[in-house]
Parts: sequence; C-alpha cells; structure tokens
Amino acid sequence: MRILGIEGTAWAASAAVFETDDPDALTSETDRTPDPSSDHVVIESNPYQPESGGIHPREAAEHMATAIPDVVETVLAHAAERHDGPGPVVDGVAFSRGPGLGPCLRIVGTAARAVAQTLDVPLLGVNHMVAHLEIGRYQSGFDSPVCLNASGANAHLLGYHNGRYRVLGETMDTGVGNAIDKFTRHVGWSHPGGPKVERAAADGEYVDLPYVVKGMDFSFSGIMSAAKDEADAGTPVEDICVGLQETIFAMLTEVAERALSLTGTDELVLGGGVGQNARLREMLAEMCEQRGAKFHAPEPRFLRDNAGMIAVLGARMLTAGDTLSVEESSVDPNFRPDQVAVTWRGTDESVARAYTDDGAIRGAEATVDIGTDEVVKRRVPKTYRHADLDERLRRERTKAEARLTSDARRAGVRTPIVRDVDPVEGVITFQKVGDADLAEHLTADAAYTVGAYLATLHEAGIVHGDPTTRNVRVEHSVGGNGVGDGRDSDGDCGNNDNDSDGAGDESRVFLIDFGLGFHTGHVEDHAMDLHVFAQSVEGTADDAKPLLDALEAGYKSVGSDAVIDRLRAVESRGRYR
Ligand SMILES: C[C@@H](O)[C@H](NC(=O)OP(=O)(O)OC[C@H]1O[C@@H](n2cnc3c(N)ncnc32)[C@H](O)[C@@H]1O)C(=O)O
Ligand SMILES: Nc1ncnc2c1ncn2[C@@H]1O[C@H](COP(=O)(O)OP(=O)(O)OP(=O)(O)O)[C@@H](O)[C@H]1O
Ligand SMILES: [Fe+2]
Repeated sequence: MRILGIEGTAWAASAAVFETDDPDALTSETDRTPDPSSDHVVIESNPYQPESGGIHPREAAEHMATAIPDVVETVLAHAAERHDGPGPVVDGVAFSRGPGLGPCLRIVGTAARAVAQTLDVPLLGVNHMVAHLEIGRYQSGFDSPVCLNASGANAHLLGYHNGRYRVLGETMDTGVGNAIDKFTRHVGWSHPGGPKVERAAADGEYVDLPYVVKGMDFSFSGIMSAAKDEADAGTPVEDICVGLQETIFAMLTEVAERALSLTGTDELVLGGGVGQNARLREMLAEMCEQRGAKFHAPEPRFLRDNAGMIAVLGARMLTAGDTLSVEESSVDPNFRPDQVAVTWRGTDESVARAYTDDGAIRGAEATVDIGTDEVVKRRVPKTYRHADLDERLRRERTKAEARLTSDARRAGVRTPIVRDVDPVEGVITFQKVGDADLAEHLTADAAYTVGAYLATLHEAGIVHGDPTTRNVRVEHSVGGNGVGDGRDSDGDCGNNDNDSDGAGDESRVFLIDFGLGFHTGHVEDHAMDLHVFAQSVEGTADDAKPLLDALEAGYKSVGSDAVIDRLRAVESRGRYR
C-alpha cells in the first residue's frame, strides 16, 4: 500500500509518500505490530517564514497555494519511480482536515481532492493532532500509550478509550509553542522562537517563574506575562529562557506523569513541534525511566508539522475502510482529536489499565507507604526538575496539603487526619482512609458525594486543585480496614457498587491529596475543580454520563449554579488559539 499525505495546517507546506508491504499490521484487526524498518516514508516540506511577527493567516495561505503543488509533484514523482505495474501510483490521498488555519486548510483540501479525483483513488481526512500521536505509536510499537502533544497551537494529553482519543488534560489558554513564540516576539526575535529559546538557554541561569498545573490541565498565561515583565525589568534574556524551559517543561512532564499514574499505563509518546526541544525530551525520558515506564519521541522530522505523519495515519484509515467522499470532505479549523471516531483500533483497547495495589504506591508526585492505620507520603525530589524549582514545589505543596486537608475537614468534608508534617523533607503522615481509590469503584453515589464535597470546599473558599478519581478514597468493602461506620446511605451495609440512587454517600467517601489546592473565591477556579474531576472520569469510565450527572447534582445540592454555568463555558472554550 502506498499513500500520499498532504499537510498544510499553518506553516509547513508538506507532502509525503508512505509505503508498506503489510497494511494489515496498521489496524488492530491483526495481532501484528507495524515494522517501521521495512516501511518507507519520504517527506518533502517547504516552510513558511513570516517576514515579521507571527504567522499571518493570509500570507500563510498564499505560501500554501504556491508551495503545496510543488511538494506534491515532487513526492508523486518519487512514488512513480517506486511504482511498477498498472494502476495509480498511490492507493489513497490523505490530508490534514484540521485543526488549523481555515485559509490554509482549504488550499490543502482542494489540492487533495484534485489529486484523488485525477488518480481515482480514495480520499482520507486526517485529524492533525491524532496524526501527531499516531506517528509515535506507529514507530514505538506501543500498545496503548498516553500521548503528550506539545505543538505550536496545542498542548494536551490524549489516551485512547472506548473508540476515541480522550483529552486527559490540556492547556487552559494558548498552545505551548505559541506561548514561547509570544515571548520571543516581545524581545524582538523572529518566528519561530522555540529553537532560539533552546539555544539561548544554553548560556543562562535559572530564574523562578509562575508554575501552574491543575490536575492534568495547565496554563501558560501567568508565566508568559511574568517572563515579559522580567525582560522589561532587565533580567538577561538567556536567564529567562532557562526559567521558561525549566518551568514549562516541568509542568508538561508533571501532567504527563499524572496521566500515567491515573491511567495506570506505562507507555508515553511525545508529539508536536516543541517535542524537538532536547530539554523537554530529556525531562520526559528521565521521568519515565524513574517510574519504569517506556518513552518514545519520534525524530524531529516527524515531530514538527509534516506530511509523513498524515500519510501513515491515512494508511491506517484506508486499511480500516475509513474514506471520505468528496461531498463530505470539507475542512474543520476546530477539529478536536476527541471528535474522531477511531476506526483503526479495537473498541476493547484502552489506555486505562487494571490497578494493582502492591503495598508502596507510586502517585505522580509522591511515594506513599500504606501501613495498617497510617499512610506516610513523601514528596521525593524529582531529578528531572531544576533543583531550585523542585525544592520550592515540594515545600509549598507539602505545606499546602497539610493545611488544606485540615481546613477542608473543618469545612465539613471528610479527609484524613494529619498526624505529622515535615515541609523541609516533604513528608506528611496521615490517617489511613477508605479501602480503595474511587477509580476502582466508580459509582454514581460516590460521584454525587464528590460533587457535594467540592461545593462544600468552594463555599468555604477552598479549591482542591487535583480532584481526580485517584484522589478520592472510598470504603468499598464493609469490614475493610478503612474508618467510618461502614454503612451506606441506605443504612444497609450493602456493597455499594450498583447502588446508584443518586443520594450520595458521605460516610464512605474521602478527599485526599490537597497539594495543588489553594484558597480562592473565584468562580473560574471552582469550575476548574469540577472540570478536572470530570476529565478524569471521562478518561477512564465506560459510561461517563450518569457519573457526571450525579457529580453535578451533588454539586448543586450545596453549591452555586454560577459554577456549573462556568463549567459549561470552560468545556466549550475554543482551545486552538
Ligand atoms: C494545528 C497545527 O497547525 C499546529 N502546528 C504547529 O504548531 O506546528 P508544530 O511544528 O507542531 O510546532 C511549531 C512550534 O514548535 C516550536 N518549536 C520548534 N522547535 C522548538 C524547540 N527546539 N524548542 C521549543 N519549541 C520549538 C516553535 O516555536 C513553534 O511554536 C499544531 O500542531 O498545534
Ligand atoms: N490517607 C490515605 N489513606 C489511604 N490511602 C491513601 C491515603 N493517602 C494516599 N493514599 C493512597 O496513595 C495514593 C497516592 O496518594 P496521593 O494521591 O496523595 O499521591 P500523589 O503522588 O500526590 O498522587 P497524584 O499526584 O498522582 O494524585 C492514593 O491514590 C491512595 O491510593
Ligand atoms: Fe502540529
């Protein structure tokens, strides 16, 4: 099978030919794994370089209009050389349908339709973000990895579950590359800024900048304005570049680790143009090595925007029969990866793995030793982080966790009693609560209680900061070794797994892990708590809807509708900026 790929979402006018002798290995229908060493990919790219400022959509589209026909012609000539026998030189034409800049996408779409019609071969509409992740899965042979997409206009964590790629976490404002590029424009450097930051950082000293993660979501607006302020105040630019790399990439590495921890998988792949940065790759590799997880980063030509990844995913789609008619082949500038019906993978595959409790538990942040009635949580140094940043985060979070765990209990939310705190060493001793994580026994009742608990916190001006299904403990089996009176809401001491009367069950649910929490009265922060919990449910539950309905019902039983309204706004925000 030979596929032509065409890419042109923003800056890279690119065409590629992908050829494989074993197309069946590209779908889950067979047990075979693709063998990249015997496949063949050529990529021909022509980048658009703005004269000044960032990418201008109209100029970029003009670039596509002249460059796309050339790169397509070059790779088709290559395909013709490799082709023997009758029939068309390629078996399908794959193109980036979105996300991206509308004017650029339309040119790519038109070119793809024209070639497909001339050759009389099928058209394959590829989601660019899913292509950024599938190229890493293809090359690594990993089964069901978490994928960190670190590109210009995007930044998110994806995991496959139940026929779709779920967004486990993402930027709440700009993409990671765009954030870096905005800073470099501010200091007068030409586009793209990412590689220049990497070069400058080689000669700089670390400076502290704001670090913002909320569960597996994160935001760059605070750090970017602080970086600009530092530049305006005369801090050497190379020092700010070190601060930016160390802070932003530590944030991405932390959320990637949290996604590994939440899903239980031990495979991570990297995608996107910022993935070319050696420091980011080094941090991710180190984190994975220390957790015993496997890590794969494709080589740079497959990380930055390129048609090779489009052609490889196009081949998977053609093998699965996932073709587009010309009439339905319109482009979509806001095409989200979680909108894609993943036809080339089995519905029973999942990023979520069975959870095994073997004594010492490895969370994303800490190691936790579980005793008979005590739990010792140690924030061990993370060697992938700059030592100053590491020290600051461990100290701040240990203090916040001890204080907020107690504040939350005073506000009426069940949390473990804090028995001892050592902020310098980053160690807290807690009472042991529950006998399982909510992730293992996810019921509507418990989700209702989590909703009510979060609202109670918010009413008291506290946000949890990381309310995932692994940061809620439940008393699952009566007579287990957790605390509480062992009765469910019906008072019948029954197993609660199938008991979803929507009434909640406060005696058996506990919130833990307040290390990312803080005091705030902002509706936006409150809505983010709900969003973080909802994402963790969506990433792993087979049927998330009843659980999310229960969550909201529980929230409304205590909290304000304004927060639910804001949650809707958070969910619907266009994130491709
Ligand atoms: C939708 C699509 O058009 C978009 N594409 C895109 O953003 O191009 P990509 O090639 O994935 O990433 C470009 C970004 O990658 C950054 N970049 C490139 N090399 C870098 C490096 N060594 N260090 C840091 N950033 C780097 C650039 O500054 C730029 O912001 C996307 O994937 O989000
Ligand atoms: N007080 C407690 N009682 C019972 N189990 C606990 C307690 N504290 C932690 N655990 C167990 O240890 C696991 C990890 O704890 P915790 O979430 O606090 O660590 P973490 O490293 O911050 O995790 P992450 O950042 O991945 O959420 C929990 O999911 C839970 O199973
Ligand atoms: Fe991209």
